[in-house]
Amino acid sequence: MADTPKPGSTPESELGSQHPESQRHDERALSGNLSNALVHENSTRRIASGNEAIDVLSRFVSAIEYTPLVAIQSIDRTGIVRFWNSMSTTIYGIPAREAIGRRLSDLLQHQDKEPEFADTIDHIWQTGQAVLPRDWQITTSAGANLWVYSTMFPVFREKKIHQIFCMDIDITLRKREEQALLALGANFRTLFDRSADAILLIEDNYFLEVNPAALTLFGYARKSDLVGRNSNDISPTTQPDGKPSSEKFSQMLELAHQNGNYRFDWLHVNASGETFWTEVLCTEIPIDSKALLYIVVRDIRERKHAEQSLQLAAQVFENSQEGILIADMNQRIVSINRALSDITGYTIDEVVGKEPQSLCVAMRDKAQFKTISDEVHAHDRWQGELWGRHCNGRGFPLWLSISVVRDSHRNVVNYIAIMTDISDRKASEEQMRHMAEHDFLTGLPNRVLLLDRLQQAIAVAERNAIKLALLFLDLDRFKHINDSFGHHVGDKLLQAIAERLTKCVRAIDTVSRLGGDEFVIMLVDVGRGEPISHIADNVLNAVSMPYSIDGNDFIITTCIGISTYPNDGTDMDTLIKNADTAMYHAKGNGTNRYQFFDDEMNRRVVERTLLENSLRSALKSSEFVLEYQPQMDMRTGQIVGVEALIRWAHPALGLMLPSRFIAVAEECGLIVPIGDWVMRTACLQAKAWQDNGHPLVVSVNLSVAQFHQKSLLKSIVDALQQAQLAPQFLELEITESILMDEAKGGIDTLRVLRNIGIRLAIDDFGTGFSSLSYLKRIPINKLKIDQSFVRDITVDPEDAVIINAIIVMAKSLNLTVIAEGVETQEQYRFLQAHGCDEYQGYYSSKALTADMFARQFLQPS
Ligand SMILES: Nc1nc2c(ncn2[C@@H]2O[C@@H]3COP(=O)(O)O[C@H]4[C@@H](O)[C@H](n5cnc6c(=O)[nH]c(N)nc65)O[C@@H]4COP(=O)(O)O[C@H]3[C@H]2O)c(=O)[nH]1
Repeated sequence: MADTPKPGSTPESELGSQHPESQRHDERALSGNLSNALVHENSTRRIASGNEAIDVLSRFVSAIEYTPLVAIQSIDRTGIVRFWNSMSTTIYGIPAREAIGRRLSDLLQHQDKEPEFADTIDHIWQTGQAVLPRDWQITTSAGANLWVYSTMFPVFREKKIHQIFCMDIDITLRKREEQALLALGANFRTLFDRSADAILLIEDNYFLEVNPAALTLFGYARKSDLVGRNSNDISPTTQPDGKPSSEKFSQMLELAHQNGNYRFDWLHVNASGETFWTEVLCTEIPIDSKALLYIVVRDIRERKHAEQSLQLAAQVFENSQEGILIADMNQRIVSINRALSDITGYTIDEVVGKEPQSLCVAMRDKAQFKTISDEVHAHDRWQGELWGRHCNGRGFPLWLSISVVRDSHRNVVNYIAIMTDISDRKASEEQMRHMAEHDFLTGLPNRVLLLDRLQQAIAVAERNAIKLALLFLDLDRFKHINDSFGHHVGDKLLQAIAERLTKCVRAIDTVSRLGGDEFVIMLVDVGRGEPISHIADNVLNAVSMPYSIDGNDFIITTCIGISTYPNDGTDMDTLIKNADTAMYHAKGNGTNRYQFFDDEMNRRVVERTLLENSLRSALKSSEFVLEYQPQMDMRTGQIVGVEALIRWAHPALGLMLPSRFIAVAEECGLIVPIGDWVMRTACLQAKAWQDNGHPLVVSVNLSVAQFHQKSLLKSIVDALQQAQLAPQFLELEITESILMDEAKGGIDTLRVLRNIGIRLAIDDFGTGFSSLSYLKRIPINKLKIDQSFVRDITVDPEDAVIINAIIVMAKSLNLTVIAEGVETQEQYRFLQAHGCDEYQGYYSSKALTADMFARQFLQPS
């Protein structure tokens, strides 16, 4: 007797299209996945995330909601209905919105078995075990009277029973047919032979008779294959609960014996050894004073599979970490799971029957809701980020995936939404973003964020015709603080400066650190507030206030270069470059100052770039030449040496003096190959003059950058060897700054040079910081008094005193003293009178080409 779906229920064929054979295989595979997922919570989270989860749930929800024949309900511990599928509505005649939230006992009465039903439910709550399925006669609150075959099982949440699910199959029709047949006294034999259900007659545990349907079900050809055998022959050794089949089957027969009949699920095995689920109805019939039993066996593989899927789906639904909402075709909430309650703060009672948008603040925005709704209906799914609101008013970011479940006619039957609170993910994304855009040391915006804000600020300024300003700061002598006090003090100083800078500007402005000791301040809309110069003054004052860090007190200053939009540039790169250029000029003029960018600077920058480019090719093109200036003995008036001075015969700009290009060559590193060339050329020239009978010492200037080259010694020795000039005919002019760089091993290098026999002179003496103690430790031969002292020697008494002091000091250290820039007879006489040994200057001669020098000073005597 087949159960016939009630009118209005989903027809078998319709469902068939949702569960074709291939899809059943899929679902079996999925059941496996889900079983694993239930064991491992993390897997559940993974499966329940994104599209895969929504697909799984769509199918399961569809299965739960629209499964044919099976009415599914769930109740909580207080007996209140929490879930009510459409088949429940169909067979009990009570819509979900009326059932959910009410007590199950108010909806369905189990006639005179009410206490027994209550005990059964109670047993599940107590033991956590499912109970054996059985028949119940039910009267509904809607007045219907029916028989159902019921399975009940618990669903757990956090290891505690959370709800009990009941799955009922309507067997009213079959009951009525049975009763009708009995009432009619139908021929039992006919019934036996024609039944679509397998029927086996049992006497003393052995099969006495079997019908054709039983042979088909168990896969035997002849009656004799089964008659005389017992249930052990068509059962596996054990049932799925682990109990031996023989023992358990005897218990079932005993129950049938006690009750008159008994219905139970049983795992059978057919002739091919394949196991399959059956539903067995065992009835005692007294025939010829013998107590025979007949069992009706029905194949319930499909139903069992559906039950297992449903059970898993229910557990996935309940235990998912993601919030799940199911709405009906009218977009009314049918159910929400625990996670969704946790996320939104709403209980299921508060939302069932309402529209889903009541849960999500963003969906209340009509325009946004329409966009999402259109998308859902066009593509059957939508996912994106929205702003949710907890029932307590707290807003939070959420990720929402919506999917449509359709029947075989493409009609919408359900909407499923999976909601994830992404506050944590957002917070960590925000933290990552913050780290990527901020300087780790000071917490200020870094270059990335500065450029981003600058780009936006330029766009706004352009639209509104307003001005911007960029202040490029570079601290004065910060390296000195780092070197002297250590990096930890340097770091704290940068933090303190960052704090002060932030206080100098408005909240809408940006203070950023580009790295090292460079900061950039972006002032927006500068036309309206304080003049930029006032802000720059404030910054200078703030930075230059004393600091006290780790017991060290010091003062530091900064130089600022300022560029403005649109005057000094209309794009980011130009504005930053020009502010940098202006800062560079400010530095060139001293410390603790600011400098606005102007076009003249730009011109100089362009000129410098051109210069640098042509410098690179000048060596190859042999554009450098050396000129020579004599150094004279003051007592004898004889020439004792010569200084080699470089000139650049630029093809376009003419002859250029070193002041135009040496600094550029030093900055771009070209001074090293240029210095090599000077050394080699000067040595060759000195040797040539020596070979002509004029053994002069040639002086060559050595830059700081050259001095710190690892290959310095080698290139000097190579130059001497190449020219075959003895070392004592080469003098190197070094500046006082080299002496100060003791940490870099400068003095060691000087000692090596001196040991080779090369002479050493300190150039521009008096302008640096050399102290007596240094001079005593360094193996130099000569002090060269800077021409700035010589210039005013006869008019400025202070210069006269300094020169005198230098000469006295040099004498006490046994050093030769030479004065440079001697132009007049007065200067010459003063120096001579005060004991200066040698001089160099226009008074004797300007620097001359080698030929002219030889003609004027090296005539054969
Ligand atoms: N007003 C005035 N000036 C006088 C007088 N006598 C000499 N001078 C100038 O004073 C400078 C002396 O050179 P310096 O102090 O070594 O100063 C040099 C030196 O520091 C640097 N320099 C020159 N040649 C080289 C070189 O081959 N290598 C390096 N690294 N630097 C060089 O360029 C600086 C400038 O060189 P120059 O322009 O040739 O200028 C030379 C010279 O022409 C005088 O009586 N009055």
